[in-house]
Amino acid sequence: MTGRVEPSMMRQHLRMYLVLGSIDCPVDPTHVVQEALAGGATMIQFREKGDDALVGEPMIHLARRIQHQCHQAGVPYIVNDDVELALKLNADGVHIGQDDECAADVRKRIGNRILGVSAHTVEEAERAIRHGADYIGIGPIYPTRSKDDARAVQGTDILRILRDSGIDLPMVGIGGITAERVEEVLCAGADGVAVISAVTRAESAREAVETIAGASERFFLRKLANH
Ligand SMILES: Cc1ncc(COP(=O)(O)OP(=O)(O)O)c(N)n1
Ligand SMILES: Cc1nc(C(=O)O)sc1CCOP(=O)(O)O
Ligand SMILES: [Mg+2]
Repeated sequence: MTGRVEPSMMRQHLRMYLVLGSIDCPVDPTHVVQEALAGGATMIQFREKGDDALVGEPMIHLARRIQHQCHQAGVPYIVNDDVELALKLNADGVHIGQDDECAADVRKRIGNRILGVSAHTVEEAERAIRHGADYIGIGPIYPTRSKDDARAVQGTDILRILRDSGIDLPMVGIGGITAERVEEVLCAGADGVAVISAVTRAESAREAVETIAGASERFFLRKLANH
């Protein structure tokens, strides 16, 4: 990557952002990824977390396989939390939260790679911007069963509050998002949706992604037509 990702390109990457690790998937995660990419996933985050999560070589092996799939599809590959791993693999970016390494330090370490930061308030979002975030992840928008230590449900109001306060950084909603909820999340100001279970636990990950991406596409086409 020669320079920082442009905000307009970042917004495209956030449209249908799949987050996953082995514990989220009832079948081989690489199968879920293959299907999701075929269905039109626009970015993928490797989030290997939880009691039964892979560690050591098996974790690195899975991380590399998913990275290879993303590379073949031309879709950015983001590593959650583990900056060392992201640098070792030469991933396209890192996502960190408020309890992880300081965003400003991560920005220095990763150069122009994509930096995503979780934010729950206007103050956290403003700090993430100062520290060099390329996008912010906002949640949980709805109740989620995929993150044990999730904060209180925020609803879509938080997205509106952030936009009304002047925050223009690319922004993705996360937490309990399903195809039926995509329009509400985008309408409130998000550029896209980040999902785990709606895709990883679907009977067909490909169809789930197609449905979510289709809802998003329709929303943005309507928005364009109304301008
Ligand atoms: C896109 C996106 N948004 C938010 C998060 C959550 O990050 P964090 O608060 O650090 O929690 P963990 O995912 O590390 O448990 C995310 N991963 N991705
Ligand atoms: C990884 C993650 N972060 C969240 C946050 O609120 O920051 S909620 C969440 C889990 C999202 O999974 P699902 O789509 O299955 O609800
Ligand atoms: Mg984290």
